[in-house]
Amino acid sequence: MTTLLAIKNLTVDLPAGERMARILRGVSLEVKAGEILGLVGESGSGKSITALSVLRLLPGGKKTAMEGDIFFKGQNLICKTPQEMRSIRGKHISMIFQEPMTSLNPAFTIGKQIMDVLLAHQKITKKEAREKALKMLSRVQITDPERTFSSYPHQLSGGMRQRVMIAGALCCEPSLLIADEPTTALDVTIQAQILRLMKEAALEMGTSVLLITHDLGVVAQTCSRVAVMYAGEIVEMGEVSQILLSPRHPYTRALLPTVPKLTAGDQQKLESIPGTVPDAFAQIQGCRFHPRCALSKEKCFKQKPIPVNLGSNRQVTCWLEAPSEE
Ligand SMILES: Nc1ncnc2c1ncn2[C@@H]1O[C@H](COP(=O)(O)OP(=O)(O)OP(=O)(O)O)[C@@H](O)[C@H]1O
Repeated sequence: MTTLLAIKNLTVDLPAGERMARILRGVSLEVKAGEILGLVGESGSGKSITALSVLRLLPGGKKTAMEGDIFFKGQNLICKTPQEMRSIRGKHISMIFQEPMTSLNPAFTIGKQIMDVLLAHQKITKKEAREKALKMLSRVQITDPERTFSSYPHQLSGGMRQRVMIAGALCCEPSLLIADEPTTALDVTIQAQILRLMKEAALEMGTSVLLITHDLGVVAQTCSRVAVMYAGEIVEMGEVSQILLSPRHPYTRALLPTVPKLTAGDQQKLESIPGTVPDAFAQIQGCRFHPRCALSKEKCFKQKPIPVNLGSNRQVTCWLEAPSEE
């Protein structure tokens, strides 16, 4: 499989009051053409900031500092001008968020909003844009596309709004869709439907997906590979089946009991990992997970671990997995 997106050694510092907070610490990951890669980790680990870096939509204005490379179809997005990025966003890379109401304009109909995306990026007539928008609405299994086309966002349920967002995000047939917690606000049954249709529509259109979630259950249902993020770093990466069946990083192992069993319904409480993700100012020597790790040894709080390649595209950043140096 060819590589569509390659983030290499990405470091991001955001202004926080008078200080700068280091949010990403050398993130490297790849999304291959036609795959769905899950990016998973607890709240505050840096998943959304990774996504916003790709779109070059980081908060913080001119003070924000970004280092590293983000290759998309071989071109480094870090070097693109704001104008070039505007033509990439929506057309080649699109994004959907947890709460569609933050992206949908309440003053315009769904149809107008999808048509506007199409007309901004494609050389087509209004009539063609209307036909395409209606086709996309039926592609995301909306049974009465005409009615939804003329509806305003507040007239739709949460699940319908998320379908509309997927239709809008995929209407220009982008190469990459970034979906940031797209189903977290929905109940469990609707969540499964939306994930399924997003996956089917994306794969059918040849769109790769970077799916951001804190939920390994969602990863299990949807993704082919997964990258596990902790405190601004990728700690483990590999095929979903490998990672879920035999996680190697103690953080991934700790996350696994948090996978909700779908049979238990939505009443099941998530277990939590003792401790919290360190804040971006925390000066932690060695591995950033060691204060919460039950297996840490002396080296873990002295030296930063380096990624270990375990073969079959699998990688883990943990001293416990490093070849013995003795
Ligand atoms: N605008 C901002 N200015 C300063 N710091 C920010 C800003 N946005 C996010 N952060 C910080 O960056 C870190 C990573 O946030 P991010 O939203 O990427 O985490 P996440 O893994 O996506 O979590 P969640 O699932 O809660 O969205 C957090 O410590 C957060 O406080």
